[in-house]
Amino acid sequence: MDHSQESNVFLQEIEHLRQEIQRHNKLYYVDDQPQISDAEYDRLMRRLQELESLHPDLITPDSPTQRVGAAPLEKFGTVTHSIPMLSLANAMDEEELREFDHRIKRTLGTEAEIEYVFEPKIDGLAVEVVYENGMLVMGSTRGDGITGENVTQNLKTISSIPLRLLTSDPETRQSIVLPRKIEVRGEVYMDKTDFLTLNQERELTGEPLFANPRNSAAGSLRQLDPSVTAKRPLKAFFYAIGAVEGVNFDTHWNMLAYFRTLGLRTNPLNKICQGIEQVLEQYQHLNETKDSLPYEIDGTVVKVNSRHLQEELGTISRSPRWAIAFKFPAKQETTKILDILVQVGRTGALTPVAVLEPINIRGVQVSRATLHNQDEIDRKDIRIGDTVVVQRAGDVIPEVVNIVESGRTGAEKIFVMPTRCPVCQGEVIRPDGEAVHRCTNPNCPAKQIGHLEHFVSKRAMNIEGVSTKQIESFVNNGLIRDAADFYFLKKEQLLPLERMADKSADNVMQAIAQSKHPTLSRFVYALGIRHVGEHTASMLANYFGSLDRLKIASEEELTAIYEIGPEVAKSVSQYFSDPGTAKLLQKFFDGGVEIVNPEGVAARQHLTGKSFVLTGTLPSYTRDEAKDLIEKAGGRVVSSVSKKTDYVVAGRDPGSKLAKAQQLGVNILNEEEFQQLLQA
Ligand SMILES: NC(=O)c1ccc[n+]([C@@H]2O[C@H](COP(=O)([O-])OP(=O)(O)OC[C@H]3O[C@@H](n4cnc5c(N)ncnc54)[C@H](O)[C@@H]3O)[C@@H](O)[C@H]2O)c1
Ligand SMILES: [Zn+2]
Repeated sequence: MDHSQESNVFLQEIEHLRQEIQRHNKLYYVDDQPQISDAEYDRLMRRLQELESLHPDLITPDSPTQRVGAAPLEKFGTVTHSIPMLSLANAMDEEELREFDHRIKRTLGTEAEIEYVFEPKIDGLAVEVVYENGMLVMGSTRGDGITGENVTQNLKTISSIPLRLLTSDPETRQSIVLPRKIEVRGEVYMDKTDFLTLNQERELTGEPLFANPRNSAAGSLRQLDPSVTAKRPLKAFFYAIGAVEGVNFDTHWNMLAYFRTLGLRTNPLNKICQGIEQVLEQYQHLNETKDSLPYEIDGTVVKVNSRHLQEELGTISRSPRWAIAFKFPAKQETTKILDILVQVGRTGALTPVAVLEPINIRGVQVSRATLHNQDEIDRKDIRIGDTVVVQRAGDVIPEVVNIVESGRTGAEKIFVMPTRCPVCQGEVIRPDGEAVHRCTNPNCPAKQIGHLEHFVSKRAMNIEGVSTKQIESFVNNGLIRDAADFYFLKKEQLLPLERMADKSADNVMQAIAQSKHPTLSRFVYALGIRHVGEHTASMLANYFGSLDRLKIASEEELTAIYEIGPEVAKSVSQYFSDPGTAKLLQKFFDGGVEIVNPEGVAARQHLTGKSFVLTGTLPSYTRDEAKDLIEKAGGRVVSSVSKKTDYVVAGRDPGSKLAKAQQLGVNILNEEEFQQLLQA
């Protein structure tokens, strides 16, 4: 291949990448409906950058690498930014971040540590708000960086964007020097819970769902009718400046402080760091605690603090040289659905599961993702063979977020729920008003196995090390028909089973023996009564104190208990009035199961009615242990802090819950105080 042929091949790939990126830019920035994951997009962009750096002669001014965002929509009216709103270069890993630091030192000709400001990278959309003599006169989106959309009226509906700047400090009453004109820049975003609620509402009205909080913030702000925006719970943080007249700042940090004086919200997690190592520490810390923030962040932004040095470093085509986005590993990836299977759970519910071409998300190999139910599949129009965006967030099971329409070939197959249970061939129905399909066969082995799995699980009877495979083998070999059969198993019966060595048989027998003395709440939870989760089980145990009393409780008596709804009451009373239940319970006792009252402090129930929120790591207890202690003493653990919360137990590296508690004046306990309370 001669030189011109070779560059022809490059040119073709470059052209193709540019077209693809431009198409996705429009979907993302203009339509607020991205089709591919950010990670996939970033790969396209990086490949284009790589090719262009090999062939700088092929770079054109309209290449997406040279530009920001996408052109604004005319229908909003456009605003030309007096100083362009740039994007940020990004570092994918530690090495690239260190390289950023080296580059800065090299450019500045210094070996001294650089002072940085470290900020969370809010996943929203960038806006600029102009104040003249303290009054909000104009607001716009970033657009293509040069011109943005005029969304002044929409921005005015956001309560964290003041209509007028403060003219005196509310506490000291000292007056504030107002700039004649100031263009402040920041991020408009939506809290995670508000995003979920909004999507739920849209689902009811049949509107297309937003893929993530960023798109829902962008879609909500970019409305032609500001009264629609007004109904959306948008917020803003400010972090940058455009043109300004009449004030000066020596550092970025002081500028942020000045923003607050003016009444402009800045992020409370912003930090000053001496040198890049401190930045890395902050990054690790934020990466570990980010899930507890009310809003989504997709990484961090690192900025040189000195405004003088910022100027010296300057900008390149689409980003400043003095700042970089250091992103977190992506939680969404693009892959393909190879097949859709149906799993049958403990309650007989059929769950469709996508079998995926394996992908790595945040260091974990993902090959399955839940599709929830038929409605979800229909709404997202998911078919076998589709290219899809898959998300794995926190401990949540991976799920399919949306399909990539451009990946369609026409060969995709539509999925429909089977009418027969894939496990037992029993009839499948979809009860009125429910989204799930269920197997109606009461003796469905899937239900039984699911039920037994629940029974042995850690927070139920905690029969350690008994796996699903073993349960299946016990059931298939007729050793176990119900949960009480565990207590009649003999080692000799286990030995002939496949993959059951002498040692493993011993382990199983020992684990079963050790589970014979559960607390009442564990036992009730382990029974797997419909609608009785762990928390309800512990409430029932606390209230009745013994199985004998709980057994005979009437539906009315149950309903009268605080927090027990009619559905739960009905389910509990039905369960215990079933003659089969009486037999099963007797069988447990015959097998040697004995319910014990929790010893010591716990039996006193002195924390009944008190609610606790746990945050951070405690030196001496795991989350589960702390929860157990609280519940044994009658208290309950809830997940979020409100005015009604009685105590927040805060360990090392607490999340935003601590700040919230401080704000609301909730009692905060450290480990020692927590222990004192338990023993009080
Ligand atoms: N999935 C898709 O199809 C698709 C398409 C286009 C863009 N994208 C995503 O958008 C990214 C590119 O977008 P971009 O040009 O806006 O760059 P960016 O999001 O990587 O970084 C720049 C932006 O970060 C935001 N930001 C948040 N907190 C900030 C802070 N504290 N200080 C400064 N800025 C802060 C601002 O909006 C700023 O414009 C891509 O990397 C990709 O993740 C995805
Ligand atoms: Zn079945």
